[in-house]
Amino acid sequence: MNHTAEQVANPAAVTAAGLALDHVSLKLGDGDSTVTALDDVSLTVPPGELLAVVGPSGSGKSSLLAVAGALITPGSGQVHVGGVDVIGLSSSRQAALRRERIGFVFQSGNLLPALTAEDQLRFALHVAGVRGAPGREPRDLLDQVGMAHKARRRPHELSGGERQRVGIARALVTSPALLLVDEPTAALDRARSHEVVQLLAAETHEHGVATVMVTHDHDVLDHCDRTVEMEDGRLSL
Ligand SMILES: Nc1ncnc2c1ncn2[C@@H]1O[C@H](COP(=O)(O)OP(=O)(O)OP(=O)(O)O)[C@@H](O)[C@H]1O
Repeated sequence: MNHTAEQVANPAAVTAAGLALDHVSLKLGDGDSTVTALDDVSLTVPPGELLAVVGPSGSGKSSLLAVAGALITPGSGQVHVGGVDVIGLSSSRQAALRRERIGFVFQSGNLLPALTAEDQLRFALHVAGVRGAPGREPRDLLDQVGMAHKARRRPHELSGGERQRVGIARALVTSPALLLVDEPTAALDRARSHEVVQLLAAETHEHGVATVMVTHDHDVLDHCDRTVEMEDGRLSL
């Protein structure tokens, strides 16, 4: 997906939806051990784009996800999610934004051990306070990710790839504007890795989600619309 020169130069032009980071810097640690985790990062991810973020260990990829997910407030710069100015929000409003507008997918699926696949999704809807629209129907969504037949299974009864599918469905059930995905294929074999990233691409495109996926897995980049690289806290577009 291409952007006009104006959109690249001025992320505010496309903040109506998706993700926009504008000149974001973040320092971590204190005293002598301060590290510049993000160094003047500007990035726009429009709805319907799957963006891959690659780069060496310690380059700032997790920091980028944490700032985009309203988990850490940067020292300077602007962050917009779904058109909302994240930095201007109180911490309780940031928490509501995370529950309602942002989906998180982690390496291991991070499912709750006691809940069935279907209840993972129902619980996420409950926590977000979404009743009916704009949330998605859990059964339909499990069907779309190929897990309807295992809707009543608990995580320990599922394979790694199946858990990852349920984790993706759970992240999407609230119809988020932004999906943040951290190393989704780290625990999967090659075939399952392709399936999971293909699924992420399909959901991103069909439901107009802005998706940012951090990965070390260069095999799956072909499924992504765009790849950016981080190095020493800086982003090369
Ligand atoms: N809580 C912290 N306090 C101080 N420095 C930190 C903290 N968390 C991360 N850092 C440093 O910030 C920089 C960016 O770290 P970050 O975790 O964002 O990198 P990463 O690209 O996600 O790495 P990896 O691929 O290993 O997960 C690194 O130099 C790291 O050591």
